[in-house]
Amino acid sequence: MRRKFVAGNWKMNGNLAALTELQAIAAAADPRVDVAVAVPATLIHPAAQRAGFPIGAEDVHAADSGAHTGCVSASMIKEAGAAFSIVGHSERRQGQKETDADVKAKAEACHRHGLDAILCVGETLEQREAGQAEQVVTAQVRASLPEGASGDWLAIAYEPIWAIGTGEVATVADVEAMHAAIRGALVAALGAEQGGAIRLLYGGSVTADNAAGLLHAAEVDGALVGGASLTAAKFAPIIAAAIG
Ligand SMILES: O=C(CO)COP(=O)(O)O
Repeated sequence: MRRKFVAGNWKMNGNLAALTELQAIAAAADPRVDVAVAVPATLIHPAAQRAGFPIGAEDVHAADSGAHTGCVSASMIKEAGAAFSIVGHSERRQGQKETDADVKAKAEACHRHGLDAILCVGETLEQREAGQAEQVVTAQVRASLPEGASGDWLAIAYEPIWAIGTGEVATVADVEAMHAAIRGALVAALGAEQGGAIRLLYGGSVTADNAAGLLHAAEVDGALVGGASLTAAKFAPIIAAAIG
């Protein structure tokens, strides 16, 4: 039985003052749900000291160290107090031209340094309208799946790009169909036991209003929440929706 997992992604938002929200989120946490929040790199250390639940990064560099000005390695993220990192978010795949191979290497860097990883995949609106969504996303899963992939440290977040920050949420039926396809790809790659143990999160305009339906859909083990993770008032009801 996979435990529900509700993760926040603050993206390039937040500051020291906003960390009080993490304490309020901690107060809403429930032993039946795993809760985690990824924050900007500068906030990891103070957030990890205050949150009382796992804090993560939003990206890591694939290399352990070296001449990569402006980048941060998985070991640095770990030392700052992070427990996990997001890798392969579509905002980085698009904005920083990250490829599946880059994402795979970043997930492997996380694992090398004892960080869990949330690996993101998702299709564009054009790809969905062309009937290619499942093909595109399962190809991303296969090509970005790290060596040693296991439910002990890896989760996959399906985030349709057209649903991110738009208020346009995917239907439960579309999410179930995509998660079933991703599960199939994982089982084919890793076998039934390992492939069946990796948690699948949905992300894209998740709010308190739509969370219950999404979080209890078939093959949905949790959510990756952007805008609605920035305040406890919006995030706590999503955590509550994951229970029961
Ligand atoms: O990109 C997301 C989480 O990683 C989703 O963002 P929103 O919840 O703001 O749509």
